Amino acid sequence: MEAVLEIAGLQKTYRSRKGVRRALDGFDMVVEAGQVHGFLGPNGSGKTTTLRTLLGLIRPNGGRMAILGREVPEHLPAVAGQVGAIVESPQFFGNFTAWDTLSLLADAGGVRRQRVEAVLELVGLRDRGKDRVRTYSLGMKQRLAVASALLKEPKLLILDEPANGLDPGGIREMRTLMRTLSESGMTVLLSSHILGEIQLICDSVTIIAAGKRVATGSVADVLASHASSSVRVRLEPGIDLLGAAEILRAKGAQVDLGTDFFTVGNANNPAQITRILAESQIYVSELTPASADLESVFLELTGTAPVDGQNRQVDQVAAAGWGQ
Ligand SMILES: Nc1ncnc2c1ncn2[C@@H]1O[C@H](COP(=O)(O)OP(=O)(O)OP(=O)(O)O)[C@@H](O)[C@H]1O
Repeated sequence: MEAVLEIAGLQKTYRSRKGVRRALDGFDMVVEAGQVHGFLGPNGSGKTTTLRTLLGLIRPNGGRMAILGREVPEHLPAVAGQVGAIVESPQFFGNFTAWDTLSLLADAGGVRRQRVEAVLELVGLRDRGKDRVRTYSLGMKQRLAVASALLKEPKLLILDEPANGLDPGGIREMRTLMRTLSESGMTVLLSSHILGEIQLICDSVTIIAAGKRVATGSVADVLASHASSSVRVRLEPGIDLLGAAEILRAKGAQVDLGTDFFTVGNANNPAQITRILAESQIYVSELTPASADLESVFLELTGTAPVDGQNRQVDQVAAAGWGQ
């Protein structure tokens, strides 16, 4: 398959009065043609930095990037016409209508005016296209942003959090839109925190944590490769679940409490669970592999699963191994 986007060993360091912050630390990503590719990572992990670097908005400190086979930022002018992007919410003039806004952008970009009608229809704004943007809801502004990125019929569409502010119906429509675009041959790179959506929409994913890639592949492969590391534990009736969970957490396990069971997220060696609990005279009655969803895989890989009684700080990534 042809790669529409390739990033290898990307480095970005921000310098400020307070010191140096390494936002990207040798980050890699490949997006194949025709895919809807999810780009996932916790707050502050480097997603926006990656996208801004890719679009030539900030300068990397090292590594290489190519879009549609051309090295960027050197050849960005040659490929820019084939890339549509929304990175950070774009600002629109409140007194303009969506139609005015898109017509202006179409004229500036040498795009046919008929395309304005077509993109308004695509994003579901046809009937509100002649209203002023200041009367729009957050979700409607988001749809307008997507419309503006679609104007030039890009080969690669990059969307940073496109479902931000959309209602459930809007999220579902965005999902259908992504599918339609992908079926028309467009490649879509989608950053989102709505992991259920990513699991439904995307063919493949890249997960970033602390500026490094921690997983990549088809959604099915990423789920399958982590399916065995999460287990569901039931204890003998009457045993204090919370107390048992605390004992495991004290050994570094990621434990999520259910009603009459708990799930251990990073259980690479399930025998450890029975051994640690048995040492406290707590006996396991059932231990089964939990079917992984993208959210639990994400929490495990990025070390960001919530821990009761702790307020996780951004940049705080938990250690992957435990119980040693
Ligand atoms: N202009 C800047 N100056 C200094 N540090 C920055 C700057 N921009 C980003 N950073 C830092 O770089 C790291 C990565 O930030 P980035 O915005 O790329 O994360 P993100 O994955 O997009 O997060 P989010 O999900 O919250 O949008 C963070 O620690 C952030 O504070």
